[in-house]
Amino acid sequence: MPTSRYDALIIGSGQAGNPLATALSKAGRKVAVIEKYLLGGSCINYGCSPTKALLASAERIHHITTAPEYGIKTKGLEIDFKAVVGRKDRIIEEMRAGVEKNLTREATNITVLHGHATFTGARTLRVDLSDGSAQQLTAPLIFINTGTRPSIPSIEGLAESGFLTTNDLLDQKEIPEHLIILGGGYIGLEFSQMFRRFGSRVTIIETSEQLLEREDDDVCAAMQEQLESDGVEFVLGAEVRRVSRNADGIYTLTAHTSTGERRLRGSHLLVATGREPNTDDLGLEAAGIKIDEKGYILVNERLQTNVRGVYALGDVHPGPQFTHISYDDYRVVRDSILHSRRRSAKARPLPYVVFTQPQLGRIGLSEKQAQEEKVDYRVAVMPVQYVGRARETGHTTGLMKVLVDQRNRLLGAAIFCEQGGEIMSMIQLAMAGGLTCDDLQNTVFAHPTWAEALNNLFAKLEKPS
Ligand SMILES: Cc1cc2nc3c(=O)[nH]c(=O)nc-3n(C[C@H](O)[C@H](O)[C@H](O)COP(=O)(O)OP(=O)(O)OC[C@H]3O[C@@H](n4cnc5c(N)ncnc54)[C@H](O)[C@@H]3O)c2cc1C
Ligand SMILES: NC(=O)c1ccc[n+]([C@@H]2O[C@H](COP(=O)([O-])OP(=O)(O)OC[C@H]3O[C@@H](n4cnc5c(N)ncnc54)[C@H](O)[C@@H]3O)[C@@H](O)[C@H]2O)c1
Repeated sequence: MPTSRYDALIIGSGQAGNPLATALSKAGRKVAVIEKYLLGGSCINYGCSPTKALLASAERIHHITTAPEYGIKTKGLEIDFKAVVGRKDRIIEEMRAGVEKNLTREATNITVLHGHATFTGARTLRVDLSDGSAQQLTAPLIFINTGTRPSIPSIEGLAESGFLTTNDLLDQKEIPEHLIILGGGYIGLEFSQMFRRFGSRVTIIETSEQLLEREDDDVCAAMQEQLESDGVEFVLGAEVRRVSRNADGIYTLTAHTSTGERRLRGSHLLVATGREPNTDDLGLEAAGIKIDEKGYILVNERLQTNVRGVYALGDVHPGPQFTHISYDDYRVVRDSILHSRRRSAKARPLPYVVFTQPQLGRIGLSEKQAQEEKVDYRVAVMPVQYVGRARETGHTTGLMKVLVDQRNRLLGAAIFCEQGGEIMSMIQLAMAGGLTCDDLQNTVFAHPTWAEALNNLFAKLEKPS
């Protein structure tokens, strides 16, 4: 098999690989991007964008069903689910076309190969192309950006019964009658509210005693309360031991809980119990690349693997799995390779948002983390109903919680309110700029904005009890 030579090979068209290909190509490097499925990876095709597009339709339904509270009478509501899915498809097709344009028509030095890449040595890849042919490629730099896939728990009868992953549910043609969701993490929560608002009965089964285990108890309780008021049912602290499906397609899940065995029936089953890395079929052994016990690729703060010239970016290395983190991995590698600038992937802020309504925006330390790390902190919690904007717009559910240190510097925040992600981002900027809570308390924000809440939020700063 002939070998094609490049300056850099990028495996996976993910959130780091795509901008990296463009940057390297603009710097005159000859690059090949190898993608086995869809350009744009999971975020665009079956992750962030499709879920947020569907959530926007679900939120629109909520606006209509709550319209009478605002003095507006509506005459019935009909969901054209095909059109809902069609809208989502159009959005992601446009996004994917944008990625394709950047990688092909706009770039002269990039070759896109549609196929599966495997290492055959430390500097060589074999690509099994989708047309059935194969190629051998070599380069001094190889970037692995192969992402993750759903991790499926080993439960008696689960594989035989069949189940949905988020990829399947995003392309569902009909609204499930009763959707059971295994896992109360980010995916479970976002999909639960989405399908509840589309009209499904929704039950979340979660092994932990609380949702979003890493978050503070009061924040999780507020999230659960909100979703329960939407009509989502929860079975927490439950271990599903058996799954079966009858001839009519109805699932029965047998779960062990602290109050005894429970049987739950539903028409559809979504498994959202976390992710596992796409590394098992990469031939990493041929290159001698080290992985951890879960298969994630081990990297240093500059995202270098133990093999010289080979980097791993995005969800495929251990750490938080978010698009903005994968994108920042691109910056780390770009600066190191193209600008000889040191940039660390370890010491960076970690903002994230759960896109339920209201949103949960998080940055910095939670109270739980502050206690674990024995940080001397003060905390302020303000129910959202105290905020003028909340009352005016009718979005009074939620809370704002911030932690500050003894010098009034901001340590972290959990903002659970309408546009919570945007308010959290303001706090993130304040943290980055070294502002104290006094600065925010004394800043003149326009009235009546959500941001104005930052004037009052710190009034009740207290030492933890
Ligand atoms: C339902 C859902 C919702 C999400 N929502 C959000 C959100 O709101 N905000 C957020 O920040 N994050 C969200 N995420 C997480 C986010 O999608 C990922 O963190 C992000 O896409 C980073 O991915 P990546 O760059 O590591 O690679 P990916 O985007 O996963 O791309 C990896 C690519 O590699 C390809 N590939 C794998 N193996 C090979 C191989 N051997 N050869 C060739 N190609 C290969 C795959 O086909 C894939 O296209 C969500 C995830 C899911 C599943
Ligand atoms: N808004 C966002 O930023 C967003 C949205 C969706 C996904 N994501 C990313 O995707 C990743 C994957 O999301 P996820 O929700 O699948 O994972 P997750 O790790 O966030 O949550 C998985 C949940 O499933 C539970 N669980 C595990 N095994 C179980 C079992 N057998 N039965 C019942 N519950 C079980 C876990 O306790 C956990 O609460 C996240 O880590 C996140 O980084 C981000």
